[in-house]
Amino acid sequence: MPDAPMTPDTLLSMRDVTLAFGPKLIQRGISLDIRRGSIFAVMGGSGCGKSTLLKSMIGLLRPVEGRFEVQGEDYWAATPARREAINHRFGVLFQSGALWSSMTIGENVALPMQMLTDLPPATVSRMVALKLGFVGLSNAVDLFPSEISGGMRKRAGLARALALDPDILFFDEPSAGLDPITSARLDDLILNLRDGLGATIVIVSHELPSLFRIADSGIFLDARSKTPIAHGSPAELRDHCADPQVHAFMTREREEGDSTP
Ligand SMILES: Nc1ncnc2c1ncn2[C@@H]1O[C@H](COP(=O)(O)OP(=O)(O)OP(=O)(O)O)[C@@H](O)[C@H]1O
Repeated sequence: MPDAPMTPDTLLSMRDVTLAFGPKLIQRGISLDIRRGSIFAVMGGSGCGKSTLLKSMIGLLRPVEGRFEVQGEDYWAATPARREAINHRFGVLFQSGALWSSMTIGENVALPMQMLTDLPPATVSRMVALKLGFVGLSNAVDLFPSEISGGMRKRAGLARALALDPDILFFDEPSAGLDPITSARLDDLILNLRDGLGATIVIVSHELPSLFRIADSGIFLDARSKTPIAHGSPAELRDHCADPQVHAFMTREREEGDSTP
């Protein structure tokens, strides 16, 4: 897969990417293709570099080697202004939801539109209502983050990530700290984004039930060798990957009582 030519359906791709912080190598030999309108999972044990890979996909970390392309365009060969334009296609939901505590939920969602567009205030208000409606938080527009639950904060973070109508969304551990029902609800929203809006989604997650349910493809990073050791959907990795480490990771939750088929 890694050396196959990019197809017109490929939205994000990496070829032989090496990621490092100064002298500290995190991962090398990363090659991947993310299809438009799919959900791509970044998997692997703690500290293997999942968040670092995500960081490099949103342009916050430049690979020390290799090529990163967005819709066939070499991201790091582009001018800073062009990269900025590409970044506007990205929506990011951080672990905590990362909301401003001194602003209401509505103000939080409005912020990217106020900062990055010239939309008139009435349009911003309408867009805020639309985004909050999409995540089921229409009634929370005037509440502060401290007044709503963790699951609602995640959804508010998602509404803010959707503010600029991104076509590529990045989620770092979206269900961390959520109970299974709230987490399943977030999965429904993520599936709606793919199926209803045609969004392309990259997700870092440890939550196997969620990964099996939503992800179409993915990559498994190994901390020891500092390389990807498997490519495929979570279910493919669970059922067909010969690597014992991958197999153990992907069947872990099942043995603990998960009923995912
Ligand atoms: N800014 C940084 N400078 C130096 N090292 C870093 C930096 N950020 C992360 N690291 C290191 O990079 C390695 C990978 O971290 P990363 O957070 O990407 O892993 P992860 O797979 O997302 O982990 P987890 O599942 O525990 O969240 C770790 O050893 C981490 O300490």
